[in-house]
Order: sequence, then structure tokens, then C-alpha cells
Amino acid sequence: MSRHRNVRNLDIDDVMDDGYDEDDYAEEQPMSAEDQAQMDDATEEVKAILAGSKISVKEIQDALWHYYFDVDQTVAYLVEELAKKQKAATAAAAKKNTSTPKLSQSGAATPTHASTKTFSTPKHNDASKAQFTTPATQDDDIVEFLEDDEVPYGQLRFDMSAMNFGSSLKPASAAKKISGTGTKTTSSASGTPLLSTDRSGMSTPVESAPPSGVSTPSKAATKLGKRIDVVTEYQKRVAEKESLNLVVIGHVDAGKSTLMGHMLYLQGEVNEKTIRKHERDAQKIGKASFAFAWVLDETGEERARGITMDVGVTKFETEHRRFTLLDAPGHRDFIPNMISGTAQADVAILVVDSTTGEFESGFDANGQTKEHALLARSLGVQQLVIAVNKLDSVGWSEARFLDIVHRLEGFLVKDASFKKSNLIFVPCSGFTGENLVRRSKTGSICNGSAVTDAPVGESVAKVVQDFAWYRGPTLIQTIDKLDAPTRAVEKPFRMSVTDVFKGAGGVATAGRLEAGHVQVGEAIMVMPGGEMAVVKSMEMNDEPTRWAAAGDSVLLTLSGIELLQVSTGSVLCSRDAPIPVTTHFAAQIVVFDVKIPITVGFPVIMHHQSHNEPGTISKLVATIDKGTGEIVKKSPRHLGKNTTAMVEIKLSGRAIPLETFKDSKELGRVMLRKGGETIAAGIVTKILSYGS
Ligand SMILES: Nc1nc2c(ncn2[C@@H]2O[C@H](COP(=O)(O)OP(=O)(O)OP(=O)(O)O)[C@@H](O)[C@H]2O)c(=O)[nH]1
Repeated sequence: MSRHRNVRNLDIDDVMDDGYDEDDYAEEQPMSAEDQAQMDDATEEVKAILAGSKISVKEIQDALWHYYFDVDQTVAYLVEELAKKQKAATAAAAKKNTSTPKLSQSGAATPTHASTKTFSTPKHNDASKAQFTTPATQDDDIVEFLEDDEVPYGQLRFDMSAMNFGSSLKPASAAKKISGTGTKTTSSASGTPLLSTDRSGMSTPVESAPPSGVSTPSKAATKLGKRIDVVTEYQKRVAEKESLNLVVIGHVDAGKSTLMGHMLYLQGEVNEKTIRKHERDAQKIGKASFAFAWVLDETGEERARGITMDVGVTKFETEHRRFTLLDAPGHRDFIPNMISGTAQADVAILVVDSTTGEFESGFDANGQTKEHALLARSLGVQQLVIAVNKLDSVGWSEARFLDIVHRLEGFLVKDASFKKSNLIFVPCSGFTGENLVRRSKTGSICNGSAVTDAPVGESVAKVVQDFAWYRGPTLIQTIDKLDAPTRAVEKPFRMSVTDVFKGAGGVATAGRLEAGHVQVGEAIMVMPGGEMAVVKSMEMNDEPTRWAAAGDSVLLTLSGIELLQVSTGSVLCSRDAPIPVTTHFAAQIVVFDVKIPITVGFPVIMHHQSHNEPGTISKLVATIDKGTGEIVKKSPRHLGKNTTAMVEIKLSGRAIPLETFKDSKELGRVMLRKGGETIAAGIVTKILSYGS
């Protein structure tokens, strides 16, 4: 029999069947000195990881013995057992009181493992049947509970300016980016109090009962594995180089994927061989001009159709910044994916096609240039780089460039509420590579383009001459200067899940940390279901890592949870301060260019991060003056174009994890769409019902 069989399946009958009898227990012998030393070290490690859980040392050591002192396997096993017990306790509590489901503290904390006895039976050394005896006095040696510090919510401010959805940008100093004093280094995430359920909508810290429908885990069980001082590590990391999430948006076929693929190639992130292969393969299906786009458009369908459908994600670095690049689809059919990608972004590149007639069709009412810009702004993007692309197709015309700048700037400042100083226009060609990373010089082409059928047969000298009017920075120099926003590193942990799949040894969940931090070995909660899981392993930019903080895009492998219990749109959160789930909330919205005025009962599709749920505008509370924030009219009968208003929204399906904008700038924004068009964007001001 393998000694590594799953200890969960052990029971006393099995043990007896395996040839042991009760006399074996009497023959227990002490461990060798070497085993004892290993056991002591491993026990201390597991105790540190599971600090706060009421697991006896005996249970730990029994599991360690079975797993050959493998700490990770032992922790994963024990946490899974804890989660099971909590689940059972929750179900029992729900039976008793279905109106306010809570996780039982005692359920989480009382080790009542059915096979505890079995653990102490001889399994580690089958040959000799030598035993070690866990000292009886340690049975009640419960792993100590760690106290954490609390972060006050009072510092948060609600921004009443209708379109001023974003937080202000802060200078690139690591210390300044973290809210609070920065002197506390322990996990405030797990110590942050629950949000008040009071009906004011202004969430305040309370120590008491959670909102109905929000499961609260036992305090003891929430302190799993805070071993790394993440805040300090985070400060060190940003002091070295800022990390930003950059989304590339724009009308279909504006050249987004080509531009980014070519830039990655010129930056050395993609090698010549790969581009050559893309070129050959693209040529075979008559799409040679898409070779660079294939760096980011990876699926067969995207390549065959020549359009981006899902958000392509990759990473690259400039001199002063680390970027996670999100290549959003431009086609209107994939706006939900574009919203999901942009919701994860800090900054954006809006790509516009300068070709005669093409800029115009992207910019008109049916084009995606305006819609994407409005969505990006409404989703919190403040800094926008506008790549005026395909300038090769208009002979590098300065007049055309200036005309586009003029038209776009007016719209972006007046209608989309971008600050003029946060807009940077860069003329370029994604195809030839001009002005992406460098400029052409007489005698040497800038791009080293691998694509043989360049769209313009012009000489380098001609490009240099025609484009001599531009003296500004290249695209890469421009994005290298973008500021990272202040990250909510010390707030409760939140991660929006953008992808879920069965990973090696657990449920793999991809997404971005919106707030707080997380580390391997930590127990977390999955909302809306309230299931618990433990972070078994973590990857960032394809590299294994032990921790991640707000702003990081990561892949977390979770144990103690089933694949079906997590989905795209789920939010992984701190177990002490779980995110509310709701179907009814108040929001302050800005109405876009609607054809039909919005009335009570107006059906909408509400987009929130990667969720989109049907619902209705259930109440028109008041219209608001965009400038002053004052009420213009109470209970209006309808809302027209450009109106700012307070409304209530009811979802007709499942409850989703949602926060007020005051509590989370990232998770407190919603987009409303109808008939394939975005009709409004808003910020959540109050959760009106908790649970489903
Ligand atoms: N002349 C010229 N053509 C370009 C340039 N950039 C891209 N193209 C072409 O424009 C077409 C669309 O390019 P993509 O990169 O797929 O455009 P996209 O914006 O990513 O498309 P979606 O993601 O599907 O919206 C391809 O045929 C490209 O070769 C450019 O700078 N100059």
C-alpha cells in the first residue's frame, strides 16, 4: 500500500484491513532523532501558516507524518478539512436560522476530524511499523490566534462630480501610493471591519453582524498564512519599478493588435523567428498583413476572421515601468469583453485609424472610438494616449494628424471628461513600426519590420522627409512616463475573476487584485457563494510568486473548492471583510447618447467587471447638476441624453458581488447597455439589499 494515499480516505477499518491490529499501537516507538528534528521544523512551519486555526499540534503532526513532512501537502489537507467543517457548520446554522446565514465560529475552529485517530496509526514507516507517539499534552495545544491592525474607513471620500469617477493620480513614490500611515506592516486586510448595513449607504466600520446574505467566517479561521509582510515587499517592488495595467482600445481594425504586436517585437519581447512564422502562416491564409497582430490574436478563429475577440494579455517592460498589456477587441459584438479588459486597466492607448474615411467611420455615432473612450473614462481610466495610427496611409500628413487631434480632443475633454493634460497624441504606423520605439533615420529604417509586403512602397528617405515635422516622443517613451494610480494595498483583499479553469492541483483563477493583498497559504472567500478556499500557489507574468498586491494581475490556484463554485465574475475576497452581494442598489449615472429616454422599468444589461446581468432601472430618484452635485429635480419622469441622475437598479437574475464607489473605486462602477449600445455609466452609491 502506498504511504501517500490520501489521508482523507483513511479510516480505522482500512487500517485494520491493511494488516494492523490494535496491538500495533502498543508497540509505538519514538521517532529517530532525524525524523524528530524534521517533524519539529515542519510543525513550526505549519503552525505559522495555520496561525489562528484551532488545529491541534497532534493533528498537524499526524498529517505531516503521512505526508512525509511535506508542509504544502499538509497545509492543503488541513485547510480543506477546515473548509469542509465550516461548510457543514454553515449548513447546520442555515438550517437553524435561514434568514442570516453565517459561518459558525465553532464549526471552523473545533477540530473534530473523524480520522484523527487514524492519523496516529502507524503509516509512515510500513516496513518496520515503527511509531512515534504524539505527546498527549499537545492535543490541546491550539495554534495561537494572531491579532491584526485595523484600517479606518474614515479616510475615504465620495466624489459627487458626475464624471469624476477616478481617483486622482499620485506621484510615483512608493510610500505615497499606499493609503494610511504606512507604518503598519501586518495584514490590515484581514483586520478591516465589516461594512455597516445601515440604510444611509455610507458604509461605516462596525464590529457587529454582517449584511444579510454575507457569510462571515470565524475570526480564528481567517488568519491563515500571513507569513510575508506584503506591504513592505510591495513598497520595495514599486520603488524599483512601477507596474501598470495598460489596455489598448479603439474601433474595429484601427490597428490595435498590429501596433502592439510590432511594438513588442521592436522591444525584443517577441523574437524574429516567431514573427517570421506568423508571417508565413498568415500568408498561407491570405492575411499576410496580420503577422504582427497574431502576436496577440492567438486563437484560430481570431486569426481566420482577422479580428480580436477576447482580451489578449501579455507583459512587457519599458525603462521605468512594468506593463501588463490588455489588447481589447474593437468589434461592437465583443464590447462586454472590452469592458471586462478595461475594468482591469489603469491607463489606455486609444488607437485611431488616420486613413481618409476610416477615422470618420470610427468616430461617428456607430463607431467604437467614442464608445470605447467613454467606457474607458467611466471605468476609471484617467490617462489616455491616443495613437494616431496608419499615418503611412496618409503620407505622414501633419495636417491630417492635427485635424484628428482637434476633433478628438474636443470630444474627449467635453463629452468624456478627460483632463486635457492627461491626453497625449502620438502619430505612428503600427505596420511599418514608425515612431513606436524609434524613428526612421536616413539610411536606416526604424522598424526592422519582418513583414515583407509593407503597405507603402516608399523609401526610408521619403518617410524621414515627410514625417520630419514631428519632434515629439515615440509611443514607448510616452507610455514610459505614465503614472501608476494609488493602489488600495491596505484595504481588504478583493480580486475579480476573469477566467477559471481546472489547474494542476486545484482551481486556477485569473484576475486582477482590485484591493489588498494575498499570499500563498492564505485562506480566502469566494463570492457570491461564500465558499472558502486556500491559495495553494500563485503566478504573476507566468512566474511563480508567493504574494500579490492591489493592481497585480495574477493566476491563483485554489484548493478546498470545486471548479463549479468559482466563475468568471466571482470576487475572491478577505474572509474578515467579504464583499457584499446584491440585486438592488442605488447608483449615480450619466446618460450617454440615448435614442429613447430612460423611464422607470427601463430594461438594461448591467456590466460590472466581468459580470453582465439583466435588470431594470427600478426608480428615478432625482436628476443632478453635473457641476455642483445638487439635486435639480426629484422623481423625474424620464432621463434624456447627457443627464446626470440618481437611480435605483434591480437585477432580475442572480445576486452579484458589488461595492459602493466610496468603498472601492474599482468595484463600485457599473455600465448600462441596451440593444448593443452603452446607454449610461454609473457609480454605486448604496447597496439596497444584501444577498439574493
Ligand atoms: N497601412 C497600414 N495598415 C495597418 C496599420 N496597422 C494595421 N494595419 C492593418 O489594419 C488591419 C487591421 O489590423 P489589426 O491590428 O487586426 O486591427 P485591430 O484594431 O487589432 O482589430 P480588432 O482588434 O479586430 O478591432 C490589418 O490588415 C493590418 O495590417 C498601419 O499602421 N498602416
